[in-house]
Amino acid sequence: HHWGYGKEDGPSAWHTEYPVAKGNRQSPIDIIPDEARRDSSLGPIFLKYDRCTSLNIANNGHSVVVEFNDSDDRSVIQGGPLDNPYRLKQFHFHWAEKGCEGSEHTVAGVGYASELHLVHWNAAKYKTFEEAATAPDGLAVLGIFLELGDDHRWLHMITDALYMVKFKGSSSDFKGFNPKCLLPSNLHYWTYLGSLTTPPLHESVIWIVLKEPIVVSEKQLGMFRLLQFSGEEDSQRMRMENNFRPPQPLKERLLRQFKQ
Ligand SMILES: C[C@@H](NC(=O)c1ccc(Cl)c(S(N)(=O)=O)c1)c1ccccc1O
Ligand SMILES: [Zn+2]
Repeated sequence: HHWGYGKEDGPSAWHTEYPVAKGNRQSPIDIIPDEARRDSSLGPIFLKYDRCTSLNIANNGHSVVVEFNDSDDRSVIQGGPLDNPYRLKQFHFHWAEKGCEGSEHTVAGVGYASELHLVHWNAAKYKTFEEAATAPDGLAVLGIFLELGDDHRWLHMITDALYMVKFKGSSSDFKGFNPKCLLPSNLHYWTYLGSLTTPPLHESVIWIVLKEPIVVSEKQLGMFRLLQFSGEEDSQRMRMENNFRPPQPLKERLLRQFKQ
């Protein structure tokens, strides 16, 4: 019996198999801008995705994920709250069903249509992603909100490939994609210490959530809902939607920000 996003196996049930779900640094959170503290020690973040190292696109039964070659520091995030470069491992999305709010973080109680997560790991300190994923400073995730409006000029490169990974367990080559094209113009951010938002919910993530959303169209976002949670042979079809965890208690954590 695996975890999911349904009534029986969804976020409110995860604590039974993953007790850390009720921990002190769980993600996502509701970001309250007025409570975010400026910190002079916080500088800008730098994203070096130039020589793109994308490998494949896959349906892992929970989301659609684009994986990267992380054998060296070609694609990294650095600066901001980070003490050293963190290597890009994968990115994936979270979304809802038509018309609802599908982001994981919310801003003053308001959600966005979707949220993109670029997952990086601290290869300077840990030997593997798996080891880093269980360390308190092991992962750094760049969160980018998606809001509805005009077509995003580059997102079609991903939505055009979704038909190849409709079912759980499918994957396909996806070379030469540079995620720099998915960034907003402004890299001002909020940052706090949190966790994976999916099981195993390890409390190993330094979250960096960009303030400026990117704009995608309802048509483009609708393409994600063609994906299935289920495998090709599974008797009942399960449309992949509402794969987001709701905000968790902030508890004793400090939320910091870089710039207005
Ligand atoms: C759904 C997928 N989760 C991740 O890959 C994932 C990994 C790291 C982070 Cl930091 C995040 S997140 N959402 O916090 O950015 C999500 C998953 C989880 C467990 C087993 C298989 C599997 O495919
Ligand atoms: Zn995620």
